[in-house]
Amino acid sequence: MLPSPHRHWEEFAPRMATGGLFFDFDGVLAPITPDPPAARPVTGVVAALAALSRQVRTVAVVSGRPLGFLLPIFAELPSVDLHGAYGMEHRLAGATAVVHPAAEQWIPVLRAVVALARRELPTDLTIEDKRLTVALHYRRHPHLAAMIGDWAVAAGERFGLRVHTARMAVEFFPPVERDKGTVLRDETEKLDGAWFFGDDLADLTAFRALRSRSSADPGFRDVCVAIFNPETGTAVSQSADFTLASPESLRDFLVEVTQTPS
Ligand SMILES: O=P(O)(O)OC[C@H]1O[C@H](O[C@H]2O[C@H](CO)[C@@H](O)[C@H](O)[C@H]2O)[C@H](O)[C@@H](O)[C@@H]1O
Repeated sequence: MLPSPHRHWEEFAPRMATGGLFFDFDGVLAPITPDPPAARPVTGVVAALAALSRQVRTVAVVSGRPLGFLLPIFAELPSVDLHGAYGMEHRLAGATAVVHPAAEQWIPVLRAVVALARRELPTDLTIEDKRLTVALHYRRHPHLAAMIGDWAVAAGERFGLRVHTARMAVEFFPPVERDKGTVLRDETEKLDGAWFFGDDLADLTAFRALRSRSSADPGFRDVCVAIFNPETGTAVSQSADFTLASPESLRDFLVEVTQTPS
C-alpha cells in the first residue's frame, strides 16, 4: 500500500486541472528563524512550486506576511496566487495587487500602534510593521511574553483592533472578517478539490474551510497536511490527513510528485 502522502496524491490526480494547492509560508515553505525578515523558502521549493503550477489549476501562498515581503520572494512565479496579511491583500496570477478596502482604512490606526509600541516597549523588541497588521515578536526575549501580551490586549482595546497570539508573537489586525479560512472558502469556490499545507494554529481556519466545503459538497476533495513543528505540538497534526516532518520534507515530496507522470 502507498504511504499516505502518495496515496492522497494519486487519488487527487484526476482533479489536477480543476483543483488547487495552497501553502502557508513560515514553518511550511520556509523554516522558522529567530529573525523574521531573514526567513526564506528552503532551497528547491520555489522551483517545485513552479513545476506544480504547470500541472495544477491553482497554486497559492496564503500567509500572515505582507505582499511586500512575498512578492520579491516569489517574483519568478507570476502564475502563483499570493494572499498576504491573512487575506487582507492579494495578487492573483496575472493581475495587480488588491487591498481589502475595509482593512485599508485601518492603516493609520495600525501606524499609531507601531508608534506607541516604539515609545513604550523595550527598544530591542522586534516590531514587524506589515502595514495592514502589526506583529510584536518576543522569540529573542521569551521572558517578556506575558508583559507584551498584556500590553497588546490593552492597546487592542484602546484602538479597536483584534489581537491574536501567534508563534512567539502577538499580532494586531483590523476588525475585518478575513483570515486564511475566508481565503480558502472564496478561492476554492470554482475548484473541485484543494490541499492546504500548514503548521500553525492560524492555519486551522484554512483546514476548517476545506472540511466544511467537502461536507457540504461530496464532489469536493479536501486534503489537509500538517508540517510538524515542536512549538505547535499536535494541534495541527491532529486535524490533518497526514503530517510531513519539516519544510525540507515538503520540498522533497513536491519534487518527487511533480517529476512523476500522473
Ligand atoms: O502565515 P505564515 O506565513 O505562517 O506567517 C505567520 C507569521 O510568520 C512570521 O513569524 C513567525 O516566523 C518567524 C520567522 O521564522 C519567527 O521568527 C516568528 O517567531 C514566528 O512568529 C512573520 O514574521 C509574521 O509576520 C507572520 O504573520
